[in-house]
Amino acid sequence: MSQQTTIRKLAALVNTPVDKLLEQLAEAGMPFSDPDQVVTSTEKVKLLGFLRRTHGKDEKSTEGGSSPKKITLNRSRKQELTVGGGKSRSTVDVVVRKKVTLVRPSEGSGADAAGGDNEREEILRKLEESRQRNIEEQQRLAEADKRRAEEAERAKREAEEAERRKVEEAALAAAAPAAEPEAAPEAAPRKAGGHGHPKTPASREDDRGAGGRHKPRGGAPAGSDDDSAKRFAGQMHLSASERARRSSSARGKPRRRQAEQSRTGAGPHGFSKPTVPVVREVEIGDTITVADLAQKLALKGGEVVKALFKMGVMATITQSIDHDTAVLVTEELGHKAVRASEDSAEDALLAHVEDAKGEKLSRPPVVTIMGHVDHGKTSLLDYIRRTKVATGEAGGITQHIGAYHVETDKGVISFLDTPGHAAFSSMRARGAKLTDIVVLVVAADDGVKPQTIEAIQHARAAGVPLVVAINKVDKSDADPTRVKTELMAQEVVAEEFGGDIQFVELSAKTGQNIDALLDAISLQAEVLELTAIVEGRATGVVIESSLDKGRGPVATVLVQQGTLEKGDYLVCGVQYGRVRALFDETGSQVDSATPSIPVQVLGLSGVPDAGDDFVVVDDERLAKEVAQQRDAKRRESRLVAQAGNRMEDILAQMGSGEGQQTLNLVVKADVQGSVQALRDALTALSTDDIRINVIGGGVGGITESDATLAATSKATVIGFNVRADASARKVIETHGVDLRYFSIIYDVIDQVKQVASGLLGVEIREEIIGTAEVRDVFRSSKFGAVAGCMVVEGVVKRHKPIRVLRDNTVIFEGELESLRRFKENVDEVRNGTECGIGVKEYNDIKSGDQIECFERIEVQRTL
Ligand SMILES: Nc1nc2c(ncn2[C@@H]2O[C@H](COP(=O)(O)OP(=O)(O)OP(=O)(O)O)[C@@H](O)[C@H]2O)c(=O)[nH]1
Repeated sequence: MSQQTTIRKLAALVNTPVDKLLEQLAEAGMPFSDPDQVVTSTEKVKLLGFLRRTHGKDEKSTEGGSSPKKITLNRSRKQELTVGGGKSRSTVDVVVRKKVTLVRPSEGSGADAAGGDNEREEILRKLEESRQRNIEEQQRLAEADKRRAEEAERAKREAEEAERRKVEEAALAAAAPAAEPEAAPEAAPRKAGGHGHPKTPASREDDRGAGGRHKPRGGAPAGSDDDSAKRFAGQMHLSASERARRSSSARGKPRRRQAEQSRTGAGPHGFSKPTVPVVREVEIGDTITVADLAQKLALKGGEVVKALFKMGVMATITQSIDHDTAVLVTEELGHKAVRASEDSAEDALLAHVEDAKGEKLSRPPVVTIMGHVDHGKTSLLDYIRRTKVATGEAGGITQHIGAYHVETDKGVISFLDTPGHAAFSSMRARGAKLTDIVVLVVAADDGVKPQTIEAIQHARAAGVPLVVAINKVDKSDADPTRVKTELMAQEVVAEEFGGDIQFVELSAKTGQNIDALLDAISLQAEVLELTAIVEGRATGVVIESSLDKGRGPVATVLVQQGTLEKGDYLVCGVQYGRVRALFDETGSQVDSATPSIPVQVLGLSGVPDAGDDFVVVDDERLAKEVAQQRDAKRRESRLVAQAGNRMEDILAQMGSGEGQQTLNLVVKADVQGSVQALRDALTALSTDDIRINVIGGGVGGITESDATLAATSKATVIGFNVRADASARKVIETHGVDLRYFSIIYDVIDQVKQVASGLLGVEIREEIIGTAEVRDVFRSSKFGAVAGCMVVEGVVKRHKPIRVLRDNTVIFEGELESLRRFKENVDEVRNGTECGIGVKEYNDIKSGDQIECFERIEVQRTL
């Protein structure tokens, strides 16, 4: 790679044997011993001067330093060129001869040049010759490269063509085994046309031999447009005449082609070394794992890791890197990066969904019940379900599937069956998106409470109208008017007070006025004029999901548009599948579900998340593609996020001494909705001091794998309505894993707060327990300065630390040496009492100073 001229190179350039050049250099006063030593330009000029002188042509001032004449020597540079990709990647040394710039002697240089400096002329001539030789050599090499590339290309085309022809012939043979070859010139190509006709072992054998052994049949269809179009499929750049030419040459001169192939060695299976580096164009999305990028670049993962490392990015093969880093490293590796046409499958899906056009018909309202704890949400939902859901089959019991629908005289109403609670705010916020109407339950005996207000805010934010249910009116201390007044303060104004909100006074216990509530909901729905397209492919949202031991993944979905039918293919979040069966809330099988009707779906590839959209698509392929693409994306973002967390941890620890502590949790629950709600609520408890990190979890019982995860990461396991199995219990016992069972969300939050408080440890706080004012100062031979003080606040105690303040500024911190009252040593002196205070190792105390006595106490930190 050296760009410097060695003696050997110089000798080659000036066409002089190395020995002779060494000799000449020695004579010129530059003794070199090694032909690989570097000759500097000054030395070259010196040599030139010497040569001239020895030939009687003295050169003035060459060695004087003003050097009016310059000679630029030709330089050759060796470069490493990386060719090929993947395993065939290799490095080739290429000698690049740099363009020679000969600086001719200027006109003004006069006599010397004009004097016919033969020697110099000779050197220049030789240099020129050498340059010419180099140029020619380079041209020759370039031409050879070009020829090789063309031959490789031609061989490739011919091999493809031969293969195609083989398939055609195989098809021909299959179609007309008894016929003469000439008898089916039309039929054969059509049969073979592009459908991946299965190859017989014989045809495969033929394919292998296509490079040299294959001879086209004389009777093969010639000249037909159809045929030529197929054979040159994918070669759109060829003109009709080119196709004809190639077509005839392909058939007419098989022998020459054979000969040519064997000569170049570039048959379909011959190796032709790429002559230029392959620049790959890779599509990169928001994130990509190092492994995926390496695969796209046809490189080994390690090479990409190395390149990243050189750029200062530490990443392992499995780690994800962001778009910008990926682009940089791709370019660094000599390839081209393009923005991935994100969500190509997703786009196809969108186009698919947008297709749905049809008549909009009126649809039932979807209702969510919200309200403060214990105000009767569950009781109300239960009462309506119990009394209004048509049980279908005799003896059928209603199931909790996350939603149900009731049929009233005024129409159908669907209820989302998610109990409302602060911890469910994430679900509720999502619920509100699905929801057309919110029924706000307020207990008549309790009135408006914080979560009542929160529910109002949620409904407002989602632009969903309210119907207020004043519950528990059966109770003696019920006061509906108070509720109405309190709600007015929240701008929820009843019709009777001039507002537009319907209020129903009811009892979820006795069922009083429940019908009136259903009427009010129907009326509100009428006002909203809710419509949806009923015909066509269904779309909607997942309300609830779980993994059923016998039935596999089960998702309750709410259809929003179209009709969901048994046998439909659907994408559901990152899952996909074909609807194997549909069940309603009574557990009966149904064939379809129309807008606003909740239904349980069986047949998905996995458990989707509550809140995921679902879309029915035409075919399984698209469903699978979209689901997989989404899954990959989700995984990648998760990996990036995880990497970020690790960094944050490190940074936090570096920055703030002890650093932010982490409480790891594994959260398992019976339904996906609870997992999500818990995850959100618990993570939200994080503060600057502690990070609540839900490291794992999901739907179902606590397994051995959950327990092991918890053990290795010192996590607390939260089991919400689920229990640990025997093997998990064993791991939990062995490793002393902290396992806690819950059935009320609120308790989980409370306990996690406690656990976190424990983890936060204690904080040392200072508490001032008393202050004394210095009135006078006495000198004692035993104690030094003793301050005559009056305790003005609290109590001053011996053995406690003190501070001396002057003008409210601390001037000394130390200990009490003596505390006396009337020459008596005392342990403490209270407010309003005089005393003498001796401060250890401090004698500068003055009248007017303050002595502050304090103690250090340990306080349990809380969130
Ligand atoms: N007397 C009377 N009691 C009721 C009525 N509705 C509910 N309750 C009682 O109130 C208590 C709480 O009712 P829930 O339905 O569990 O209340 P919730 O709002 O769902 O409570 P969380 O699920 O904890 O948020 C229960 O003991 C019910 O029996 C009612 O109309 N009258």
